[in-house]
Amino acid sequence: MLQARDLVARYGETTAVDEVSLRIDTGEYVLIVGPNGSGKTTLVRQFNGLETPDEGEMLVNGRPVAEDLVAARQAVGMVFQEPRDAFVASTIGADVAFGPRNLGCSHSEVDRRVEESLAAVNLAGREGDRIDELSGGERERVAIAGALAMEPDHLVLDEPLTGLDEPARRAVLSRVSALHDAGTSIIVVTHDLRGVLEAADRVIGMADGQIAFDTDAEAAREKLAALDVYVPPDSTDSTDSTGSEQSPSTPGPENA
Ligand SMILES: Nc1ncnc2c1ncn2[C@@H]1O[C@H](COP(=O)(O)OP(=O)(O)OP(=O)(O)O)[C@@H](O)[C@H]1O
Repeated sequence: MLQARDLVARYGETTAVDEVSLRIDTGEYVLIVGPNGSGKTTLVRQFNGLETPDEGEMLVNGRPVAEDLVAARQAVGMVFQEPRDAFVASTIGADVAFGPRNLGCSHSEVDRRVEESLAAVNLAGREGDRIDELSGGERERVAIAGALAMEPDHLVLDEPLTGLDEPARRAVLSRVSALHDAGTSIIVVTHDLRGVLEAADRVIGMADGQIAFDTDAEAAREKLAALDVYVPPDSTDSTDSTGSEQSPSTPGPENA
């Protein structure tokens, strides 16, 4: 369980998170939306102590993050967009293996996790590739695989899909849904609702550092469809088994 109690986070004069209280139960799939600068990233960085609150408290699985940062980091996996500095090894395999090895997993368990995580991001068999020779989208996928390999209780994805091509995006979302089915909480921060709004149980909207709404996803889907900013996927329109491009379920900003 993730619980924020009256969290306040400031950068100088800017209050990025303004007295937010929130509880996400283990196993929920939560989408966090809101305009640029509304405090989404600052809020989720509190979830595993990447940033400490100026006021209030963050608890992970009932325990204050400040009391046991290591436990919080193990319980809450986090992936950000453009994780340039997030790598600890020079090759894909060594980087993804680092986390589970640090957790004390056996060799065979590390190998299993690396293999499964790389397959989940369409990088199967690429263990030996050098990270500094990868494209931005490939690096993003390595970062996601690293978080998946930790098999955290709660997985936070902050705009991690933006730079991915459609097959990779769908592979990641499919693995994320499988983790959700297996009991992992999923928290996705995104402006791109495709494939995420359909999967989510709950949608939290942020504005000016505060929670503007917190609703079940079905109600959000209905509301957004009524506003013509969301088109529910049509089975006749869905992707075929060859993985060809699927038409977006949300119009781009130019159409919104
Ligand atoms: N490192 C920082 N230093 C100073 N101000 C910051 C910093 N990070 C965020 N802010 C400010 O805090 C506020 C909230 O930013 P935050 O990145 O959390 O919002 P966001 O909703 O995630 O935005 P986006 O959708 O653009 O990622 C903004 O006013 C932003 O300018």
